Amino acid sequence: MKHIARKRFGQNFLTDKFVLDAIIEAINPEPGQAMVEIGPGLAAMTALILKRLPHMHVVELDRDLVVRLEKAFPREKLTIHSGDALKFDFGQIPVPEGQKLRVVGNLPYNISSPLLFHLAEFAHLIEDQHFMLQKEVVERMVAEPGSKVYGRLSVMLQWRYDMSLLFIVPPTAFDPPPKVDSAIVRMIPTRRKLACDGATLEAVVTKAFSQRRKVIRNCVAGMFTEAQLVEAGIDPQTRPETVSLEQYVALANLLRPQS
Ligand SMILES: C[S@@+](CC[C@H](N)C(=O)[O-])C[C@H]1O[C@@H](n2cnc3c(N)ncnc32)[C@H](O)[C@@H]1O
Repeated sequence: MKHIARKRFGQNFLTDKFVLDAIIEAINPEPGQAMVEIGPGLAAMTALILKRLPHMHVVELDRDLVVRLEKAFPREKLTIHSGDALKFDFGQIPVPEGQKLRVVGNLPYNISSPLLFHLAEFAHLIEDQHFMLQKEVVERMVAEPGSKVYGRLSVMLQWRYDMSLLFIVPPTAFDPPPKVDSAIVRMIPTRRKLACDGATLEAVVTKAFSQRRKVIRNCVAGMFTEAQLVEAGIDPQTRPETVSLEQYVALANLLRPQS
């Protein structure tokens, strides 16, 4: 029986074979690697990955899809975690000695930001992440200072990951087609992470970008003096979207120095 796509679960199923092949080429799964897919849906990507790997894990919220997956794949090939990826403990997935987990998914767009922040808690256990997301979200993730779309998401994710937009995918690649373009992003936890307290950085960046049109001195008034901005290498008259990750980290370290 045909599965009716559920809007509330962000279900847009990938059907374009060319796009699917391009994604699998980009991920390049190799035997022996530990892989988890978030939201396998009707298993379009899963089936292709399992041509290259003897086994993988998936996390799926829709119980009807879980039943389909159980029927379609033997347990030796697919371990199905039925539940919400936003609450899933990615640390529970066994990984071979000396390796880290690879994470992939055509993500439900309605939960993409909270899911990225949830996964960030497990960044130390993760080798890399390849996701299909709304193109506009990926553009915000990889944006550089000075760009109109550079903001909280850019700073917080660039602090943790090296990221690149690999390619854009049109709505016609899906059934049903979404209203927006999508893009594939590669995220690799950075090995040169700047030392700083994450919660403090988040508080600073949230305040800085709360009024994008104002100059940084006014945005962070009450949190930092003008002299502290200068100490962090920031022109108090500049706008929050021109301040670099390194400068936001310097500000966070003024509030909560790292030993
Ligand atoms: C955009 S569809 C992608 C389906 C499939 N991977 C594909 O490419 O055709 C998103 C998938 O994520 C599942 N999903 C939605 N919310 C979820 C959540 N919180 N945790 C885990 N899976 C979720 C949906 O049921 C659906 O299967």
